[in-house]
Amino acid sequence: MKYKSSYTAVIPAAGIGARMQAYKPKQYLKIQKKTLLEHSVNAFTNHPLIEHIIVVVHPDDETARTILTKDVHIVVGGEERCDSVLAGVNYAHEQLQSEWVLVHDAARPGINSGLISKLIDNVKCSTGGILALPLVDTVKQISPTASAEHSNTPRVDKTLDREKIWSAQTPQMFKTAALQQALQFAIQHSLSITDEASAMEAMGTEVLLVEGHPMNFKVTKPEDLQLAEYYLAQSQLTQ
Ligand SMILES: Nc1ccn([C@@H]2O[C@H](COP(=O)(O)OP(=O)(O)OP(=O)(O)O)[C@@H](O)[C@H]2O)c(=O)n1
Ligand SMILES: C[C@](O)(CO)[C@H](O)COP(=O)(O)O
Repeated sequence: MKYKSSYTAVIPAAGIGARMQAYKPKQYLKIQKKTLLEHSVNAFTNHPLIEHIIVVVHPDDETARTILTKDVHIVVGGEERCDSVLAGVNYAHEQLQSEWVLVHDAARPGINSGLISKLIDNVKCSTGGILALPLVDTVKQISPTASAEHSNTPRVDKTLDREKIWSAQTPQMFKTAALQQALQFAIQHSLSITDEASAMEAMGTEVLLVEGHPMNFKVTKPEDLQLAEYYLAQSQLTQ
């Protein structure tokens, strides 16, 4: 297949935001007068290397088309995040012939041009990679069995070596065709994959870790909105 373009952003935005407990899916909650989805999309629109943006939406979504510009491609997603990402990746491969995809959660509005460039620069000569953060806390693995006297409270099995553990962020950048194959394989074999890297790891592909930033956290629970507002205000001060 002849590739026409290099870098396409795929933004999964088809979730329902159950943990946010809001009156609408969290990607449509606003900080500084713009939805989380718009903040995420704008970071890619403003990046000179990103040629296409695909936003993956819920089948019942009637909002995306009204708030996004016409040049953003809108695709319908699926039940699980990996189904939604695969729908976007299929479009990037078949309709846009894009060589690379950068998959980024709509729910991470703290992404910016600098972080996107850092990921592309570090990954473009490899099989792919992701933004991620080394952990700062001591990390506990919980025991599979409950405490005899405190059965409702989890207990420690062991302390893990945190030097060996990073927490995954997005964007996650891979060759479009390779990610398509990996996601198809994972879905067909019911593998438990919570990000694109896990699908690539299952194929035995090397995945690079590029240090991200705490401001690029995933808005998940109600209290996260205030933190996202804070980071956004901070980033505007330094622009
Ligand atoms: N079937 C799904 C599920 C999730 N997502 C997207 O994947 C990103 C990360 O997922 P998460 O934070 O878990 O979002 P939700 O699934 O919406 O949240 P929750 O798990 O609390 O319901 C979000 O931008 C979400 O919209 C998606 O496109 N399709
Ligand atoms: C892709 C991701 O944001 C990386 O941290 C995360 O795995 C998504 O997980 P969720 O289960 O959809 O919240």
